[in-house]
Amino acid sequence: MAVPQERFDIGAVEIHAGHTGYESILSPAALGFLAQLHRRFDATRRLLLRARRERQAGYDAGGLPDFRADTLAIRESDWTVAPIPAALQDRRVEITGPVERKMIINALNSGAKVFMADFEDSSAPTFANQLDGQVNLRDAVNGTIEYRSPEGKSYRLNDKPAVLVVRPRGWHLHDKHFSVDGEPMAGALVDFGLFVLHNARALHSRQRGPYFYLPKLEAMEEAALWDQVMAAAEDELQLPVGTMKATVLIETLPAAFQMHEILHALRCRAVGLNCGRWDYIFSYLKTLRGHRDRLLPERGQVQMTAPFLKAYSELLIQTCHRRGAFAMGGMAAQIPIKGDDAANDAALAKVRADKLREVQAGHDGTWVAHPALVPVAQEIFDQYMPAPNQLSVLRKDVEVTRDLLLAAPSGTISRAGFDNNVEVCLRYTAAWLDGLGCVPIHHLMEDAATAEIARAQLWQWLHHADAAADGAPLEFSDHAPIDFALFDHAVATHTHRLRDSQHPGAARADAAAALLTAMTHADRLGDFLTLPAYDQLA
Ligand SMILES: CC(=O)SCCNC(=O)CCNC(=O)[C@H](O)C(C)(C)COP(=O)(O)OP(=O)(O)OC[C@H]1O[C@@H](n2cnc3c(N)ncnc32)[C@H](O)[C@@H]1OP(=O)(O)O
Ligand SMILES: O=CC(=O)O
Ligand SMILES: [Mg+2]
Repeated sequence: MAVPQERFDIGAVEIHAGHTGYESILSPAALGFLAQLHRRFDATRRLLLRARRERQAGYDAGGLPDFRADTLAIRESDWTVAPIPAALQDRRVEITGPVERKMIINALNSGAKVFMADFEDSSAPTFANQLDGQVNLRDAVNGTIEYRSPEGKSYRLNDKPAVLVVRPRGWHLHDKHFSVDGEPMAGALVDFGLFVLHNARALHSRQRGPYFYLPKLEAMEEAALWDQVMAAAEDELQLPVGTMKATVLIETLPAAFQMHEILHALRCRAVGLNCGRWDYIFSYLKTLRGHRDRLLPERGQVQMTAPFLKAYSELLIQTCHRRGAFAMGGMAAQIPIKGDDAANDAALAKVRADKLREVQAGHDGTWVAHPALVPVAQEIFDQYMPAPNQLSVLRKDVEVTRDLLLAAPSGTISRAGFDNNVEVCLRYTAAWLDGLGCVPIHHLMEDAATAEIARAQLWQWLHHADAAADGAPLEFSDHAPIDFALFDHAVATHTHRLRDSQHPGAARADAAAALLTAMTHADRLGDFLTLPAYDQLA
């Protein structure tokens, strides 16, 4: 790419890792570009993170999220997002996955309309994972990506690859391997900056991007920061304003109250919102961590049909379609089960039911976690969505109130549900510490978002066990008490089992146990598991 190097402050980024083999990705132009992004935007990012902490302090003191008074005009006035490019007009099935070389090829070849290449929930951000991911994506964009497995199987792109959409890390994560002026860079700016510097022009020349999914936003100001970052990158790379397009995950409780505002902040480049259900449930737990009257039942009982989740997804559809943007569905956690036809049929039936609910509600497309699920989701969307999208389904019937968005569903906590949360959190954290960001556990896809639900629930149940809202102690469905002794015992049991197993992360079982124990015993529910875990990531 002929980026004029004199425009960049070359050498301004310090790299704290051996980077042999990545010289072409970490070129002087790329490092200069990263330094510029950091100097222009990182102070604002830090202010926005401080604003998150201040809002959370209000929720911890008894306050609740609400629709904003100062943005009423944005919600009530008529406006739409900019026209959506042809490459994104039909997004009925999107496959997601980590930026690992073989999986990128498999995902692009999967038959899905879109591949969301993930530097976030399904990535453990080791230096090698992030940088290999950049190499792999550059080769994929160039069409030269190939892979040969240890068994000798060859992989290359077919002639109809999915459209690439990249998800950089969220605003909350720093990257300890890159610093500018002595400050660590934002992971989001590293992922975004390297990707656009190496691929934006090639994608633009083919009218295929660059396109992004933006994770874990909590407020319209955070969306506005992304808009400024993208506008600055377009300027530097001499691309027309609005070339870079964004689909925003609505996956935090505060963001559910600002859907119009988030689309408005990005209106020259927003193409849709997505129901990131797993982080949304985690965010519900975290935002309301001080509210004893809003405890959630065990993970398996918190379904998208629960009134608070149904309301959130329907509000998202109504909001998007009013603004001419796509309302994307989310991820069912079931994955194919090998060697057990009955269990596999049951898992696929759950995926089908989830996709049917989404398409009938008015979603324009959905996510799948595995190539074998592409035809499953596609069959449902083809049957119920003959047009490329459902923008004309306005859902004027939907009336969502603050109370509905905040209403905790009823349900129970079983000993098995408690124990499963300990096991999932422990095994996921261990795998993450070993560099794997997404793993199958008991035939479900587990990533940073799903594991966070398990962690947050354990904290919530244990810290509110002495008295829930009604003053009665929280107990299991068989009336046994929920207490820390039980938790400590479950951690010890699962750590022992993991250590002796072949599961991913077995060698990191003790480190994962120490982290889970410390975070669960702490007086305050920590913001993200991946923040303290990152200190231990090689
Ligand atoms: C909450 C959220 O943020 S959701 C978004 C983030 N999460 C994800 O993207 C989940 C992505 N999915 C995955 O990582 C995997 O499917 C897992 C870890 C859940 C299961 O992985 P595995 O147990 O290896 O699956 P399995 O053995 O059935 O894989 C079969 C083949 O499909 C491939 N495959 C599986 N999932 C994917 C995927 N998402 N994308 C591309 N290829 C995939 C495997 O590489 C393997 O390929 P091969 O036959 O050529 O060797
Ligand atoms: O990112 C998706 C989610 O469900 O979380
Ligand atoms: Mg998420």
